[in-house]
Amino acid sequence: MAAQINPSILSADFARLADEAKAVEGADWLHVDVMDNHFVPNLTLGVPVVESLARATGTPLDCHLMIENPDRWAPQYVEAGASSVTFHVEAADAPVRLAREIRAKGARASMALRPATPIEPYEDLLPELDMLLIMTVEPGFGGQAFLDIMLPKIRRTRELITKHGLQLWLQVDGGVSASTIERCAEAGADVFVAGSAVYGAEDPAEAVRGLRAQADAATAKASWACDH
Ligand SMILES: O=C(CO)[C@@H](O)[C@H](O)COP(=O)(O)O
Ligand SMILES: [Co+2]
Repeated sequence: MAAQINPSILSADFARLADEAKAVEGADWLHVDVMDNHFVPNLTLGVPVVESLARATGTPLDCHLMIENPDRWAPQYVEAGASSVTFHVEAADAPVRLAREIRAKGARASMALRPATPIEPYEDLLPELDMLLIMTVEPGFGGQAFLDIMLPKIRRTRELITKHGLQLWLQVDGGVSASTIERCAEAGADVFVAGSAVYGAEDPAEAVRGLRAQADAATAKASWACDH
């Protein structure tokens, strides 16, 4: 699979969301960070804005819920038009039930891990998911520095995906840029969220193409991708 680049609308101008979504047409997904000021110390947008964005763009929406009680709210984001919904395992009461509900409603189900949350306790849950998100910054804000210490977790997760023969996508989010994306791809990521690296660029669509080319080149050389 070619590397997928998901620009994060968090780094866009919130007064011009429809135009900002159009500025990255050609991206694989549009990443929408939902923050509730409880799970993380920041507040962004909710269901009505996702509904409007879904109408405004043909790019599928990848909703990253950084909220308490995702068991209650995540299904509403599917109804609002999200094609992929990510909940944080640290916040979910019943991650398996929630993943099944998201899938049953017709979206891809994805689970996120904060930097301090290990993957190993969740190995048995992986077949229930369409994507796993490894945070490469503490969630809450765009523009933070990439945490290199997450690379071993990306590698170990890729090994688990290979071991179980899963089709699961492995997403990284936080500090992904031209200077860090190759390390992420080499370690095993195949879906890349980029906020400031895309919306901070003079030409966001060109930034998406550049990141994708870098990730594809690094993946082609990576041992995890050559093995199968
Ligand atoms: O979920 C988050 C932050 O919590 C991200 O999606 C950020 O929006 C990524 O922004 P950059 O680190 O790429 O600037
Ligand atoms: Co995010």
